[in-house]
Amino acid sequence: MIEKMAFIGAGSMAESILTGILNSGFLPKEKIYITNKSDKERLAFLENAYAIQNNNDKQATVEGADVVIVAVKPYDVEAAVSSISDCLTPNQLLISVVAGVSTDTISSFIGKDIPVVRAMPNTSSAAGQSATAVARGPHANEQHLETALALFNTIGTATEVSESDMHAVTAISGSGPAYVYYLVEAMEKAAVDAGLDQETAQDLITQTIVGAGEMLKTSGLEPSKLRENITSPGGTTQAGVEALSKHNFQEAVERCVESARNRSIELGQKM
Ligand SMILES: NC(=O)C1=CN([C@@H]2O[C@H](COP(=O)(O)OP(=O)(O)OC[C@H]3O[C@@H](n4cnc5c(N)ncnc54)[C@H](OP(=O)(O)O)[C@@H]3O)[C@@H](O)[C@H]2O)C=CC1
Ligand SMILES: O=C(O)[C@@H]1CCC=N1
Repeated sequence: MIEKMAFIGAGSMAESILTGILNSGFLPKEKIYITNKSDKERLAFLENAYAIQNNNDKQATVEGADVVIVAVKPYDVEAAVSSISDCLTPNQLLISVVAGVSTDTISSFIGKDIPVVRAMPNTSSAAGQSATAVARGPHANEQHLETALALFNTIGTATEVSESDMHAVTAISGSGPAYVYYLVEAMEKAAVDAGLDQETAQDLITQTIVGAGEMLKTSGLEPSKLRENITSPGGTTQAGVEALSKHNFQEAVERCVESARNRSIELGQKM
């Protein structure tokens, strides 16, 4: 039972997670505390928008929290974790959503035996649709893992992975929504170039993505089969997919994931 949850970092990811948590009813607003480095306007905005508790004092934010979620950029994580380490106690669970940075590194910044779990959610948390991967780190037992899985399961799906897979996970599902949005931007531009008005294009494309996602989830069919079902020989889809193939679609996606994964590794090595 979580009586208090503290967020260290108040940016996009923290807001997405807390929105999902509040909407799901997993925790009420009175139990959620948040702080950041210096942006008081941002804290005031979050307090206004979600009626959660904000505090410029990081230690007060963390004290008594059952779960502390660290959601700062990789280059800020040492300073952020060091600034709260004094008041962390072994009955608290620290969950890091920081890209690239290992639980061993986080643990070394804490400097004492505090349970650490690493998670890689995505911003679809805000809509209760994150695909989150979770890995157990130092001093975290089965119960800590269960707590993290329960938390992220309320804002989407949550799956345990080995920590060595976290770079790949980050490249696929952490960054993944951005690739989809980039595809949508490209489709919107192509639709407008083809004569559709922006609003009609947006509506059609959004529902097309939602519908395809739903089919992937519920039809029990492989994506290749779902694609085949749309592709009439000599028809429009075949012409479109052949153009994608001619322009190295598969290679572009492979380079995309490889670059994101390599960047995750680099971020972790800069510590
Ligand atoms: N955005 C995403 O889609 C995802 C992000 N992540 C990971 O989540 C983390 C946060 O990303 P995101 O939310 O996008 O980043 P943002 O830049 O939006 O937010 C970062 C937050 O960290 C705060 N911060 C910086 N230094 C400290 C400190 N010393 N003490 C307390 N707070 C501090 C900032 O405060 P201030 O503004 O005052 O400087 C800010 O509120 C990153 O590590 C990222 O890899 C993981 C999955 C998906
Ligand atoms: O771009 C980033 O580094 C973070 C990690 C996953 C999504 N956003």
